[in-house]
Amino acid sequence: MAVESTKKESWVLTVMAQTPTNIAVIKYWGKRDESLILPINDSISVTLDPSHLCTTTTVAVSPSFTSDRMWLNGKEIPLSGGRYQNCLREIRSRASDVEDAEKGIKITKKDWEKLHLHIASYNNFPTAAGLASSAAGFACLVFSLAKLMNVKEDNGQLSAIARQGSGSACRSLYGGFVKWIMGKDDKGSDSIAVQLVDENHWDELVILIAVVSSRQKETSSTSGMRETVDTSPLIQHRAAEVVPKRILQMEEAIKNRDFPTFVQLTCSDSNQFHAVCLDTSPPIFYMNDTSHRIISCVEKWNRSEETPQVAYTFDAGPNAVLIARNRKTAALLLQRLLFHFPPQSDADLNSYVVGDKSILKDAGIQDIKDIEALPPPPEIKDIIPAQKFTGDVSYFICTKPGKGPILITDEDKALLNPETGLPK
Ligand SMILES: Nc1ncnc2c1ncn2[C@@H]1O[C@H](COP(=O)(O)OP(=O)(O)OP(=O)(O)O)[C@@H](O)[C@H]1O
Ligand SMILES: C[C@@](O)(CCOP(=O)(O)OP(=O)(O)O)CC(=O)O
Repeated sequence: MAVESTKKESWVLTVMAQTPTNIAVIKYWGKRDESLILPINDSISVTLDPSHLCTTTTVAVSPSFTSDRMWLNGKEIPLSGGRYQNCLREIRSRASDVEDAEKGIKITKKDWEKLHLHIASYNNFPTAAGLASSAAGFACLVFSLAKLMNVKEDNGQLSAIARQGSGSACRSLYGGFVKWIMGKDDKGSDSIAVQLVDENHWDELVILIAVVSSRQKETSSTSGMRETVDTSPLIQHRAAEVVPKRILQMEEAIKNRDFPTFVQLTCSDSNQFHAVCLDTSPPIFYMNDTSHRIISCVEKWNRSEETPQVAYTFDAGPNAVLIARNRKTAALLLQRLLFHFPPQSDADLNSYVVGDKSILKDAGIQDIKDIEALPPPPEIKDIIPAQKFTGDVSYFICTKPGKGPILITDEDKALLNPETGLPK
């Protein structure tokens, strides 16, 4: 081993990072290259606050490691899959010299080809449940390895590597609102994410996620979009005609904090994404009755007001992501949602609304009894009896637009033991 160290062969070098998840407001659905993960249209997302939803990853290198290994949420998983291999290869090829004088470690660019890695990652929210764990996960993998290996590329170039782990992951390299430019190059060099505005630009927005089901879904995004591209005539029209115009309008709406236009575009694009899923043969159903009821609730409210109050969007699953114009509307939204979707009688309010729980106080809810006492929303007062669907929502997450990846220096939080490089 060409690695120089005073404590020869015994050292472990680690880096830890935290990366947010993101939700698309103009959806990515369909690839033009399956292995490089190149999309058929641009997409735009909002990054979610990592204090509520994030991935934390510790990566380690040591001459004592005999193979690349990874642990996800405490369980060892194989790294043999093409997507992990593509990310590892791309990152390794960009590694630079690393020197840690304090620990007496010197790794040259060439050493990285032979050195093995240990990776431990933890999602603080359900994995593979339609909450974009793959987005936060691959972004964090690439970001933390890039820091460990002293990769000089900027986050835009790193996004092109994260993209090869999972398309939507490229957008998690930035905070705020982010555009994934589809690019033209066959090799994907220009298929990268760019930040449109940072998380402070539109910081009034409040995001409520209704977790409708945390079970693993039937059709993965990867196979679902492949089937759509192969069989749906509508997807061609969407990619060529609809999305390019919406991208321009959405960029303007975000720049100008134009909430009514933002709502109209976000809801229409979510609905069109689910329409192309229905247009797939055989059809793919990601939303369920609860998702449809949430859409109706929001549509009725928006239509009863002078201007729209809330946008909804659904990814490849039944969970609703609801974006309210400010805290006041978010509190009114939560009242409506809790009225229609109260928890089971034995539920604990503390685990029914998670994330930024202070929204409960704004909504005037201190305990479960306050939910029972909620009056029907005024816009449905003529519908008797008002419909309630107890237990159909598992829980709610209250969050907001958030920042991009960060390094974590607190060694106590590391997921790998700094002496052995094995999970703590
Ligand atoms: N922290 C992580 N680090 C690395 N890979 C991860 C991490 N979390 C999830 N993944 C990968 O992503 C896969 C889950 O992706 P999948 O697309 O099925 O679900 P999801 O991303 O949670 O949902 P969706 O993409 O529909 O929003 C996992 O099986 C794993 O391979
Ligand atoms: C509906 C979506 O969430 C689809 C995300 O698909 P993935 O990024 O999970 O798919 P792969 O690139 O095959 O890994 C819309 C979006 O995030 O833009």
